[in-house]
Amino acid sequence: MASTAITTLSGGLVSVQASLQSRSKTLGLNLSCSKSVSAIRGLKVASNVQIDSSFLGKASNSSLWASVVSKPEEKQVFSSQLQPQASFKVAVLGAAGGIGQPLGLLIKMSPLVSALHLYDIANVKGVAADLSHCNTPSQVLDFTGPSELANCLKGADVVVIPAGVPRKPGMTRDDLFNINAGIVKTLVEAVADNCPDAFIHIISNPVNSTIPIAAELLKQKGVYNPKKLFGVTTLDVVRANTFIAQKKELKLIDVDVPVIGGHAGITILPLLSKTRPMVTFSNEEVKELTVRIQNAGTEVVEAKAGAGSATLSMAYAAARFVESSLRALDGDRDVYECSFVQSELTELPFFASRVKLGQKGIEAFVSADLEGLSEYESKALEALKPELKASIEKGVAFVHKTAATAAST
Ligand SMILES: NC(=O)C1=CN([C@@H]2O[C@H](COP(=O)(O)OP(=O)(O)OC[C@H]3O[C@@H](n4cnc5c(N)ncnc54)[C@H](O)[C@@H]3O)[C@@H](O)[C@H]2O)C=CC1
Ligand SMILES: O=C([O-])CC(=O)C(=O)O
Repeated sequence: MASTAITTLSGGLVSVQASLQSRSKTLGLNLSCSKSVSAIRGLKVASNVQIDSSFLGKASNSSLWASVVSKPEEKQVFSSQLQPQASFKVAVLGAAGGIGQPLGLLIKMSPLVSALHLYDIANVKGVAADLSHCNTPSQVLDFTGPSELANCLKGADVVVIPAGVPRKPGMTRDDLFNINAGIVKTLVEAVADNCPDAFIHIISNPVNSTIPIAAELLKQKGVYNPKKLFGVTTLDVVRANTFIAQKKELKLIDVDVPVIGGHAGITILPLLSKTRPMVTFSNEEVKELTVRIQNAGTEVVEAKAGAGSATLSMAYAAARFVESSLRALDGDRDVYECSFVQSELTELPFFASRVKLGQKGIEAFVSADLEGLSEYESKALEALKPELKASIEKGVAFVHKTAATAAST
């Protein structure tokens, strides 16, 4: 199995963590609110033109700035000089949805993207027309309906899948299984047929089941590469970083908390004992913060009162994961993200942990995060396993049952 070739970073705990700390700039969001550049793990964005590299990119930044301050003839110079810093093709499936639209915008701002392909079963033409007017380097194309899906996917380096229905108040993520399993099946089969070598980022819930579904389907098609299939759990890390920084009055840009397990309720396990910078929590704080991070999705679902679930923060988190993947594909050797992936870190076949990304996908698992857990975390880890195992098995069973039904008809 390909995963056996993936290194596990445990013996090098000290060096790995030291490296994670010292490389926070390459890991993270460079957010420039004034004239200085500061690092936050995640996307790189900028609000002025003083920086040499940003999520917007130098060219994009300059062109945005130019459109405000320069003379018309200077604007043309900026436009004609717009070139992506790399030429990756990213496809978003479910691009007209609540997540898909802001995610498309954030990806359109990436200097690493030359082509942005937007696919949906409805309303994607207008989204693409709208986005295509942004004077950033990538070319935007729209694709609607099953007959255009193959062309959307051909040549894609990264495929992001936020297609599917979101929760309403009172629902669990697992309540979405019946609809979203079928949607993910159709889309992953098309990925297998048209761009089997792409990084696949699955956002559609329940992630704890949709990743095993995708893995089984890719196996059936003979193209499964466990190093390139990712359940997007970045939003859990984003939330953990935000809530902990607020609670402990830390500089947001410094905070990084690994979140392991899965992506639903108690399967979301933030490792507060591994918070960087080192910070101490009372038992009450650990419990309060852990429960808030685990229920953050529900917090948004209830606040939206029937109008859906997290979309903007999810788009932000997904764009961070896309940007990290593109940097890894582009040869950056210092890219670490948490993701729900095939794993041997525990007895479960899939597990979210921090992984090192490289040009061929997952290069290593940061197993050091699972060493020296607090008593609270160790108990929570054991407690989440039965639920996560059941969700994984449900996904696998769905694919086998569907295949058996197809074979008998
Ligand atoms: N992994 C995570 O952390 C998170 C996951 N989610 C999940 O993301 C999914 C999408 O959420 P939203 O964007 O808010 O939903 P939405 O309903 O606003 O958008 C979904 C989009 O998918 C499209 N779609 C449906 N079937 C399709 C198909 N077969 N092919 C292509 N497109 C299709 C719809 O037309 C729609 O535009 C949900 O399942 C939600 O639970 C949401 C937030 C966080
Ligand atoms: O809660 C939901 O249904 C959407 C989601 O996964 C999240 O916001 O973490």
